[in-house]
This record gives sequence, structure tokens and C-alpha cells, in this order.
Amino acid sequence: MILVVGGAGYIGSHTIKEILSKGYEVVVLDNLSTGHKESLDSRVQFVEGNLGNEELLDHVFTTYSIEAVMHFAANSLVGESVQDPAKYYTNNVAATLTLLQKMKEYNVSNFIFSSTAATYGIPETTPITETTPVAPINPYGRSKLMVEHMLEDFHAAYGMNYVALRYFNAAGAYETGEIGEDHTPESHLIPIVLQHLLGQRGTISVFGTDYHTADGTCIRDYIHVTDLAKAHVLSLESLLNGKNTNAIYNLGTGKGYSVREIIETCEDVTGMKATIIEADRRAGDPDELVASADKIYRELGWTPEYSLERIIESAWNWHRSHPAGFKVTQ
Ligand SMILES: NC(=O)c1ccc[n+]([C@@H]2O[C@H](COP(=O)([O-])OP(=O)(O)OC[C@H]3O[C@@H](n4cnc5c(N)ncnc54)[C@H](O)[C@@H]3O)[C@@H](O)[C@H]2O)c1
Ligand SMILES: O=c1ccn([C@@H]2O[C@H](COP(=O)(O)OP(=O)(O)O[C@H]3O[C@H](CO)[C@@H](O)[C@H](O)[C@H]3O)[C@@H](O)[C@H]2O)c(=O)[nH]1
Repeated sequence: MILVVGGAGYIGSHTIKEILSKGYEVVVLDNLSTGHKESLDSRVQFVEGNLGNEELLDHVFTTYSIEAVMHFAANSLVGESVQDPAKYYTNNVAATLTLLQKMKEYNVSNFIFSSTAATYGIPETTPITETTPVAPINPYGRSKLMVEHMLEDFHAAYGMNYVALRYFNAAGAYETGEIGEDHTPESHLIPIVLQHLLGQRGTISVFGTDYHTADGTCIRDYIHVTDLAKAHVLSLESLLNGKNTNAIYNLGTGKGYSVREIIETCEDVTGMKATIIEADRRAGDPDELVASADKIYRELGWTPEYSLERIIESAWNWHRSHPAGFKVTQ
């Protein structure tokens, strides 16, 4: 059985679909702080509660025969992490340490971790490889890097095997449209643009038009959530079959798109016109973040399948059919 911590969230719920399709059983631990019970596949077992709760973890590890843990649970708003770093170090670092200690106690030694491109901070070169120096510039990125360091040390000292996946910008929705992204507040560009086109937001603010990029707006690498999910399954199998014991991989497409290009592609996909406002830069946004995902291709054969158009089409399918997110009953 695979324990998916944070499985009621956006990326976790999509990854569960892929894990189940490979025949594994899943138990989810989630406190529903940002996740949605409605996003959970009916085949999973669900335990509601906090991952930092030792008694609850005792219950989970004694009730289920866990062979690996996937850990998606975290707070992940960069701005909030600057305002309230204690929340980030408590939930993303301290609670994760409790989980790792319990895994050690119960001899569960396979761990897959949701890390982030935010560990690189403002990189000097592009595309970013796993050997590009890490230098996070906010508490969110630092909290993720701290867990990566813990994993390195737990691997060396206790034989904990892990894969840390540094996601670039997760986007899109499940192909059937039954689950998708539903964050409150929503901070991510693509859902914001689509919500605007659905009439749910008056305008879109473009944060900064004087970056060192061709059109002056920030460039990011948008990766479909199902492509991310498939990388998790390959990582899981590489741990279970002993091919991997400790690895860090970037997960991106290798293609960068500017904020303006994203808005234009949303307009093309929907056939609608957006109203934009050129706003100030958002603190802590690097000019350009584009991944080299060669390492995971070489080692695990992973390659992303979704183009930007298909990412946005899938997101549009979700937002149109669920204008209020999971609050709508189908
Ligand atoms: N969305 C992105 O673009 C992106 C990019 C890089 C990294 N990440 C990382 O990927 C992971 C998943 O991101 P997401 O967008 O799916 O986030 P999300 O907020 O949708 O999902 C997180 C889930 O964890 C749960 N959770 C949080 N704290 C918990 C706790 N203490 N105990 C139990 N459950 C808890 C939430 O209820 C939620 O269901 C996060 O770790 C995030 O930092 C996301
Ligand atoms: O209303 C908006 C929202 C965003 N942006 C811009 O759009 C780009 C993408 O922003 P967003 O979708 O918020 O993603 P990122 O800030 O790039 O962060 C995501 O990608 C990171 C890795 O690259 C992860 O670490 C984070 O968790 C994840 O939220 C950035 O240049 C933003 O300034 C706007 O111009 N207007």
C-alpha cells in the first residue's frame, strides 16, 4: 500500500489516479487545510488529520502495510511564507521530520518528496539542471531545501531511500475534467486567467513588464499535472525495484513561456479576449525559470507529453465545468 500524504490536494489527487492505474492500493493522510475530499478517488482509504500528529501516524503505520510514502502536504504560497515563516517551518519542515522519524520507526524506507524549482532562487544560467546551485530566496523555498537536506542525511545514516522531485510550474487538469486545480486564494497564473475569462475576475494583473526577457514579462516552464503524476509513478517503481536509492530530479518541459504568451494562448484556446493591467513586479519573481529535465529522461525514461495548448485546454475543460471548483456537485 502507498501512503499519499496531502493526497486531497491538486497534484496529490492527480498522482493518485496514476498510482491506482498501475494497480497499487492507496491510503491518503490529509488535514483538508487546502485540499478537497471531493478530489479523492473512491478507491482510496482516507485518514483525516495532521501529518505532524505522532499518534495518528502510529495508527496509519500500524493499520496499513505501507511500502512507500509520497509526500505532497505543504503550505506553498511564497508571499505568505515571507509574512509568516513560522507556519512554513512548522508545517513543511517540522511536520515532515515527524513523518520521517515515524517511517524510520516502522521501517518504511521509500520516500518521494514534492520539492520545487524555488530551491534554485534566482539562477544564473538557464536551462536549470540539478547541479545548478541551490539558493532559495524565500522561506517557502528554504523549507523545501531543508527537507532535501534531511533526506540526504536520513539516507546516509538510516538507509532511507528517496526521490525528491523539483517541480516547475504545475498546471492543467485531469483529462476527463473530473478533477482539477482549486486553490483559495488562487495565486497561479493559468487558473487566474481562465477564471477571468469565465467572468469571475474583473482584470488580470501582469506582474512586471520590465524583466530581461523578450517581451518584458517573466518566463516559466509549465508542466501538466498528469505528466508530473507519471514521473511520481516512475520514481516509485525505481525505489521499489532498487534502481534508485537517492535522487533529485527536475520536472519541467524544457520550454519557457512568458506571462504574455500564457495569456495569449488562453485567449486562443477559449476564443475570448482578456483585459489586462500592467502592474508592479511581485516580490521574489526571477526573470526566467526553465528546467532541463534530461536527468529523469536518461535515468527513468520520463518525458512530458502535454504541449502548452493541451495544458490550457485541459484546465479550461475543468474550470468551465466546475466554475466554483469542488463546491459544485455534478
Ligand atoms: N503547484 C505547483 O505549481 C507546485 C510547484 C512546486 C512544488 N509544489 C509542491 O507540491 C506539493 C503539492 O502542491 P499542490 O499545488 O498540490 O498543493 P495543495 O495545497 O493543493 O495540496 C497540499 C495538500 O496537503 C494537505 N496538507 C497541508 N498540510 C498538511 C498537514 N500538516 N497534514 C496533512 N495534510 C496537509 C492539504 O490539505 C492539501 O490537500 C506541495 O508540497 C507544493 O509545495 C507545487
Ligand atoms: O495574477 C498573476 C499571477 C501570476 N503572474 C506571474 O505569472 C508567473 C507565474 O506565477 P505563478 O503561477 O504564481 O507561479 P510561480 O510563482 O512561478 O510559482 C510556481 O512555481 C514554482 C516553481 O517554479 C513553485 O515553487 C511554486 O510553488 C509555484 O506556485 C510569475 O511571473 C507571476 O509573477 C502574473 O503576472 N499575474
